[in-house]
Amino acid sequence: MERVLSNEMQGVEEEDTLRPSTLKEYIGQAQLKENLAVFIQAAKQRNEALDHVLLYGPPGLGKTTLSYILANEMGGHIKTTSGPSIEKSGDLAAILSTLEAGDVLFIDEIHRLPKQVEEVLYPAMEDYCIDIVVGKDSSTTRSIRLDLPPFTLVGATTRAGDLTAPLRDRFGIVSQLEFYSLDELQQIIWRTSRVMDTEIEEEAVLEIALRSRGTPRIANRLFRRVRDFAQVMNDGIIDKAVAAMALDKLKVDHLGLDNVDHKYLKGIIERFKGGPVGLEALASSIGEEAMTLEDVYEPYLLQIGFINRTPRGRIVTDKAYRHLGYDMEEGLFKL
Ligand SMILES: Nc1ncnc2c1ncn2[C@@H]1O[C@H](COP(=O)(O)OP(=O)(O)OP(=O)(O)O)[C@@H](O)[C@H]1O
Ligand SMILES: [Mg+2]
Repeated sequence: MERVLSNEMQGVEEEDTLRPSTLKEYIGQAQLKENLAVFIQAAKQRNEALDHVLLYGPPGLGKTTLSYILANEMGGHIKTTSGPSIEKSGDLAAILSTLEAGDVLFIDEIHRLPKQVEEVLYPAMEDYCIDIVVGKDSSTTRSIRLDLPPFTLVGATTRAGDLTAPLRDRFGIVSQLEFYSLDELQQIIWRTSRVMDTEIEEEAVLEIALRSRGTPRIANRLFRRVRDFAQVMNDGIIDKAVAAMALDKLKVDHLGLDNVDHKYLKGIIERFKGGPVGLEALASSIGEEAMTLEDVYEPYLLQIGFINRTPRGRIVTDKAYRHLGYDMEEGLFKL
């Protein structure tokens, strides 16, 4: 089965066509949008680059999309890269030297920047300059200062806690992206159906939104799969019945939980008596990576109140027991 939550770069081109390009078109994140609109207008009036922006939150909530929008609204270009792909400080210097005034440098997964690269970034962010060390041996090495045009660094991360304090402190704007409401997800699905020129009924929009885990990327992915079923079985029209049937076949339940969520919850319930259990112990017992569980799965389970994090580990709540069909009177025993 295709993992609904997988965070791979597949389907990226199609994702690009779905990206809204202005703040106005960007749905949801109202507070964040309102603030950014002010910061953008102020920076433009002063003829300065927008201050550096750190966006954090679970995958698929629109961090990359927002960084493109920031570049667009500022009238600059965007250069994109990611923490793990910049191995040496020279790689970063090469990218920085291509920037023009007002450009956005987008660094995805910024928490994974190597330490020595990060140190080159500090003066670049603070003073728009970098010091490059040239020369092969100690007698000829010297440092050359390179001035940079005013630019905006937009960093994205799923783990703000993993950022070093000096890096974090150099962002003037630090924003968390939130899960989307049902209403916002419905708007996103309507928009996607228009962009993809597909007929969809209102109830089907709701059905997909309900199972999207508050996440636009998942809403769009589910939409595409439902559209496939509708095309083959329903003359291309997405109604409630075809949507529900397709979503069931994809093994996404009524709250948008997939097989990994189920494995996670059942693992805690059946192997650890409902918890508390440490993340590592749970991960190895169900054969998943601890980091993936923490970054991709847990945020939503926390959001809907299915798990709690305690100092002694994760615990499953009554709500989750009920959703999975466990009988609470009987404690751990299934109906
Ligand atoms: N506010 C929004 N309005 C409409 N569509 C959105 C919005 N946010 C995201 N999307 C859509 O969701 C998809 C995923 O968004 P994006 O790639 O920006 O997520 P991300 O936060 O960068 O995720 P990751 O952390 O996995 O890189 C894109 O196809 C985009 O079109
Ligand atoms: Mg992204």
